[in-house]
Amino acid sequence: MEQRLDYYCLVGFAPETTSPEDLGLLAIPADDTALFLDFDGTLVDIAPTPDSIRVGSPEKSLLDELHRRHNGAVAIVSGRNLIDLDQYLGGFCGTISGGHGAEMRHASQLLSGVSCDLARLEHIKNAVMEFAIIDPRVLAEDKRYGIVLHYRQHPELECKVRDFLKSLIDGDEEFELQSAKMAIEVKPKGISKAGAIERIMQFEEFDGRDILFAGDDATDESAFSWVNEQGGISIKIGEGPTRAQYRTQSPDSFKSWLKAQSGTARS
Ligand SMILES: O=P(O)(O)OC[C@H]1O[C@H](O[C@H]2O[C@H](CO)[C@@H](O)[C@H](O)[C@H]2O)[C@H](O)[C@@H](O)[C@@H]1O
Repeated sequence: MEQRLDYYCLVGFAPETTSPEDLGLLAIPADDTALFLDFDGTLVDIAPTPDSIRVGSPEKSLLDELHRRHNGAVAIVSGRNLIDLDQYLGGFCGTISGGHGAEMRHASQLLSGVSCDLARLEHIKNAVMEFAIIDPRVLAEDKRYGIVLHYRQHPELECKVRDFLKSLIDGDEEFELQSAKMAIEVKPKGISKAGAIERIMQFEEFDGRDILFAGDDATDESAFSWVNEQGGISIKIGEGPTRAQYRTQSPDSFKSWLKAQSGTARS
């Protein structure tokens, strides 16, 4: 029980939240809805390592089609580095937020990122890298504004990883932990996907629109809460406790639902 509480504390939300309805019950969103889409586990299947995901032309075509149909009000909101997202989604000209809101690209322009103590971050990164060298069963993923320890290959290491990272940033005023699927990340405090979406909603193409956000992970829960508060639609991909209002089984079922927008009469 103690460990569960610890987990929920890290994740930042309690499990007794909502009982999401089946996504199939949700009417196709109107073209004037602003779409916010998470990347890993939402648009692409979860893979054994961060680098082994598969992003094909169907995903890129779908995004282009949505971007056209929603008049530019489509954004990717991900924990990944912006530069990596740009490479995977080469050619996507919509808005992208990377690093859980730490980085932003809009209208082909890089906007200012989060401000944090980069020297302190470097120190944290070095310690985390060293941990992964000493115990190669875990994988360190270096990010522009953070660092992740992945334990997907050895789930039994979750406690060891968490304990190490907790001790590393114990009492730190600038950095905090963020749990994800089989991974724990150190990131700057104060950034979140909720904050990223709120910022993007101020851009002209998004301003005043209804909001839809889809995600799959604990990293998406802040955004589900914020979107719910705004009267928007929140969609959880896959299993697990969530605050989202709707749920669908997998990235494939979610993409099929998105594709079904084609040719459907909308307001
Ligand atoms: O916000 P997202 O777009 O969902 O990104 C969250 C993290 O995704 C990646 O890690 C996750 O996906 C990997 C590939 O499927 C998987 O191996 C790993 O276990 C997952 O945690 C990415 O590596 C992280 O940087 C993102 O923060």
